[in-house]
Amino acid sequence: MTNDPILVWLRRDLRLTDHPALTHAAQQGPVVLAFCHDDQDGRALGGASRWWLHHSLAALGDTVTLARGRCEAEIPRLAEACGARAVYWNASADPALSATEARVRQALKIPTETFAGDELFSIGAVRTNAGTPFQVFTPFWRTALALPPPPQPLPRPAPLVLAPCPGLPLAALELMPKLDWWRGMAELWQPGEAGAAARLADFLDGPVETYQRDRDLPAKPGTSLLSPHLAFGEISPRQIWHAARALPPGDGIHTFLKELGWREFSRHLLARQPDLATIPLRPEFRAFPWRDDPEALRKWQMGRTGYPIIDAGLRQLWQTGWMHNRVRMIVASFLIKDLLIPWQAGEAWFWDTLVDADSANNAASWQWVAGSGADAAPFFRIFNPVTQGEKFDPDGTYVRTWVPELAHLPKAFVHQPWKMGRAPGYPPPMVDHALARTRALAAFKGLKDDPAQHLLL
Ligand SMILES: Cc1cc2nc3c(=O)[nH]c(=O)nc-3n(C[C@H](O)[C@H](O)[C@H](O)COP(=O)(O)OP(=O)(O)OC[C@H]3O[C@@H](n4cnc5c(N)ncnc54)[C@H](O)[C@@H]3O)c2cc1C
Repeated sequence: MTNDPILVWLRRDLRLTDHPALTHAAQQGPVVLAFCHDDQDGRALGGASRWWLHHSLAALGDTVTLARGRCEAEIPRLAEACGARAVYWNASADPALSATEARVRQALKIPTETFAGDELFSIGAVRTNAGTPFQVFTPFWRTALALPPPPQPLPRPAPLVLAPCPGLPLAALELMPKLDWWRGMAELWQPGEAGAAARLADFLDGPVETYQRDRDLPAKPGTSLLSPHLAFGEISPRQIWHAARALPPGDGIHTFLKELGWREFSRHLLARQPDLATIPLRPEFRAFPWRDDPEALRKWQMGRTGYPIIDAGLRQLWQTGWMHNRVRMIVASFLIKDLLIPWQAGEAWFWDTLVDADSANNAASWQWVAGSGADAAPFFRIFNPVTQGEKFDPDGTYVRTWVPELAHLPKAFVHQPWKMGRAPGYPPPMVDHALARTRALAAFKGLKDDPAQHLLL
């Protein structure tokens, strides 16, 4: 038995509870917990994610030793500096992160061990009878639910003996934006494991009961708001799963767990298709007649399209780093189908501005809305921004919250202010939805003649 520590390399799993690599290391003696900030470790983080990461690392405080630079240089350097005898980590589902992990393993001269802990069902375990990956969510989830249930979460290791290791101060990672556009985010979020646990407890204490009914209403606090905590691994899906399953069963819990299933599905897709954020899974979409229109893209990004539900969503995103799922679908459909701007441009904007930016969920969801992805049903659906607003924000509360220029409008006009004449300070619609819809359908029809119909999975 040696007293040399094991270095536990934190990835997108910034937590101490239900952390298999940490638990196994702590059972054997002292541990050094290390995090390396490397812009080339997978896709470089967007601005909102960098803000989140800064605060998530701050929440870990002195527990974690920080480094900055290429992981394959920094992790071996730290391991040597602290006299580590092995390096453990939880393996990432994202192939871009796994590639870094392979390089680190190769650079290390001491043993390494990896663990699984960030999915409910291990990647590759959910397969068709023919052993192939699923391309459609419903059978994927049905098959997953027939597997042995996800293991119970591991408790936080006790005792946890941390060995000293020299690292950088948090400020040296330079994650915080230079301008203070993050104030709205700071009001809404508490990054870190404690914030994640509090969100889960709040959600399971009330909103989950009506989740089935309220999850589509953006003005209501009807969803869990766990997504950024999951994106940074401050809470594991297994913790959420078992906490929810411990409650009396109901529609709310059933639907909520199914949403976690979509997270799993996206991760399984990304593991199969590392280029999910850029390459359409349906090859015929490569020939789609996209428009190059930077000015229209800018109006959309700034929430100045003239369609209230769209502008409300994009402003909610800008101010809080988060957008309600229903509205994400509506704004994505508008960019892709009304403006004919490539879905990759929207994906990139979300990547930069979402605190929950997630390489699997973001790419898979954008492809789903575009109709170019897996399970793209209903195929090439075009959302009407007015009727969607009227249906899911019936009294206009959501629009009034995020678009103050429309706060005084009566309910009958809040989703179509142009019918009242112009609302001061608010733009007219940038496109006529009916015309845009016809144009999009014509563009889509042109694709259908293409014989290549198989998914790139
Ligand atoms: C265009 C578009 C882009 C998106 N980009 C992201 C992204 O970058 N990161 C991200 O986490 N989610 C993304 N989503 C999925 C979804 O909008 C968010 O997960 C959800 O709004 C987060 O809020 P919540 O935690 O309150 O969700 P809840 O409704 O409470 O759901 C619980 C958890 O289930 C998962 N989940 C819920 N819906 C989905 C879904 N449709 N696909 C995959 N997982 C889901 C999330 O991890 C979420 O935290 C995107 C959706 C669309 C339409």
